[in-house]
Amino acid sequence: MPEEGLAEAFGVTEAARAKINLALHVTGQRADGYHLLDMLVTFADCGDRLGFLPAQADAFTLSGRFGETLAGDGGTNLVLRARDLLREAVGVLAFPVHIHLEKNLPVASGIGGGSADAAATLRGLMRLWGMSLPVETVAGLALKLGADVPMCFESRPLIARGIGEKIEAVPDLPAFAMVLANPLKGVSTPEVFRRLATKNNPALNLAADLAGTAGWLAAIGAARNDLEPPARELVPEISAISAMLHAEGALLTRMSGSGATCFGIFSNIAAAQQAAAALHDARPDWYFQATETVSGGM
Ligand SMILES: C[C@@](CO)(OP(=O)(O)O)[C@H](O)COP(=O)(O)OP(=O)(O)OC[C@H]1O[C@@H](n2ccc(N)nc2=O)[C@H](O)[C@@H]1O
Ligand SMILES: Nc1ncnc2c1ncn2[C@@H]1O[C@H](COP(=O)(O)OP(=O)(O)O)[C@@H](O)[C@H]1O
Repeated sequence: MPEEGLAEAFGVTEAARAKINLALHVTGQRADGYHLLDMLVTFADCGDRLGFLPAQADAFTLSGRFGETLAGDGGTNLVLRARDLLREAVGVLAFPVHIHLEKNLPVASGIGGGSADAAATLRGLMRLWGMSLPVETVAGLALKLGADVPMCFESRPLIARGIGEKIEAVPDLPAFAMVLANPLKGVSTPEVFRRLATKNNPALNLAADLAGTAGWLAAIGAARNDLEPPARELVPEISAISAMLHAEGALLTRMSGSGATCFGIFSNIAAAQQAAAALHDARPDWYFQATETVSGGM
């Protein structure tokens, strides 16, 4: 991801990559209400950026297209929650820090911006404060911040089960050229889960020997996002945006997470960029971003 100025000003920088749920099957529900999921997840070469700098007192600043959206959220930003949780775990080593968040991803959009920011804060502050914690300790802190935070901490292709905390790397997943598309209508994740008609859907069953982009595309195409029907009820623009991606030549389109962001997979990055430009011309008030996802081999 391009550094865009943060690198010079802040000694430690971290990328918070957009999370893409290539498939999301809801397979059950726990006694505490959280849903059991089977997810195939990858990460995009675009997202938010964070900078970390030692300071006299803690500070938090925002920039980027969607920075304003989060400006009035007091102490509730996931970046600050991650900072405070990590500080509690490490004690005196945790000197004051100025954190800057360049907010490029739309908020409440199913691509895990807040979760990726929280995960990047854990990574960045461990570097700034010069510490390494046991993997299980970091995983525990991440999960306290949200179900998606452990996988955003990994930021590489993976299958996640449980509520998102049981993670298995997928080293064979290829990179994809994509357009991310969002009508800039925030979606409430709990509301989408509440509207699910069926909680016990068939599990995600991927063949063990999937190979090449065509093989993976066919397997992803046969999978689902079970949250897409209830999200489409809440935000009818999801159907329109999905149709627009198809019309621009996407090989496969699907909604990510609880929406409303949809992704379209294209044959190459030039085709994705061309489609994003055409879509932007049609709806300059919406969000369209061409990107490549990371491959399992990275
Ligand atoms: C749906 C997913 C798929 O990746 O992504 P997003 O749409 O948020 O990007 C995630 O599971 C979202 O994870 P995250 O956004 O971290 O969720 P949390 O803050 O832990 O939970 C928010 C709320 O969503 C519901 N929730 C979340 C995760 C889960 N496995 N079951 C649930 O029922 C619960 O109502 C919970 O109170
Ligand atoms: N750094 C952050 N970025 C985005 N949203 C945040 C952040 N901190 C707190 N939030 C809150 O978390 C909620 C979910 O946001 P987000 O992570 O963008 O959703 P999603 O996982 O659906 O993409 C929003 O309602 C927002 O107000």
